Amino acid sequence: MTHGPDPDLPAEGEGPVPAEAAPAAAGQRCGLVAIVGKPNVGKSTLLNALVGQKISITSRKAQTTRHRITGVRSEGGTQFVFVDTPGFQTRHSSALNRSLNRAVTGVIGDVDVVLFVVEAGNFTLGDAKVLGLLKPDIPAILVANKLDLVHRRGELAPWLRDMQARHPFSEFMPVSAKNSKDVERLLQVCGKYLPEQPWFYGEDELTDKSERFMAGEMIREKLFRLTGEELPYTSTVVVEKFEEEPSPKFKRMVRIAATVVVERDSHKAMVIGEGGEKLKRIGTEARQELETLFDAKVFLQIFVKVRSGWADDEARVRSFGYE
Ligand SMILES: Nc1nc2c(ncn2[C@@H]2O[C@H](COP(=O)(O)OP(=O)(O)OP(=O)(O)O)[C@@H](O)[C@H]2O)c(=O)[nH]1
Repeated sequence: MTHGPDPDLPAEGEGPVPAEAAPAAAGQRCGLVAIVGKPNVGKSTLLNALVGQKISITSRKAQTTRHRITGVRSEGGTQFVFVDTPGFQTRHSSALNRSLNRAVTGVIGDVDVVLFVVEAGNFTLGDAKVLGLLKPDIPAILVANKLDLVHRRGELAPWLRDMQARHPFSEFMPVSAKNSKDVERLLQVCGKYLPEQPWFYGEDELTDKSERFMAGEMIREKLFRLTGEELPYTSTVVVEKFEEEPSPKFKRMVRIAATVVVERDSHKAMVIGEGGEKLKRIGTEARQELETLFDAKVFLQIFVKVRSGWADDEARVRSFGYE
């Protein structure tokens, strides 16, 4: 199977350096790895650990991963191109969820190996629905995550046998995404399934998402972290402006304007907080991290808008870039 970098993603001047940049040394391996699983099983945590740097967004709140995120890890002769997918939605079927499900199905059919993530010892209807999407001809590794939460390891044996009966998994890997030894072991195993072919990306590239995209993700992470469990996951962040400006004072200066779109006035109040205190904190924390990430002075403005029922509006979902 041969793959190139996704032709849809990079816009002019902000995408990955094309594959030609990497020397095609003999014995190089490279391939696509999809990380799938129901919401909250630890896909983003695992992706971050596998890539070795924070590029995906994790949150205690389920269903925050809406975008397909590709991380790249080059280790020894092998380059892993990771594809994270949105949590597979089963409970609601609004336009937003249909769009998310299409993204998951598309990703799974076109990779070299799938990491099917579940919580060790558990298997629910939500897991079964994601498992049902796996293609029989693509190797799948069962990643039994959150092993640290399993106190009686002996009880895992019958569970593993049960999982074996459910799908012809190529490997069984009980791990904790928070344990670096486990993560390295998983990486090794995963490498065996990648074909011998030249690397797709230059050695230092970690992500093929643009800085504009990263800005939106960062604001979204702060939004969910600082508002806690109260804010519905249908709230989203749209980056309206992302401009680099010349500055006599700073070597790089970036001006960003973003809008947090919520469904109700009460959600707007939650985001703004008393006397604007919550929104200010979201802005400050996001700005500080973006300055480090971009190595630039960042000016960040965040607005909050109420757009009732947007999750049910197919056209609007597309205009926010979730297709
Ligand atoms: N104890 C423990 N917690 C973990 C482990 N891996 C992830 N978590 C926690 O599980 C929660 C969900 O992790 P995420 O990585 O956001 O899960 P996800 O599958 O990407 O979730 P969605 O974005 O909703 O699809 C977070 O609170 C993580 O800290 C693990 O190995 N052990």
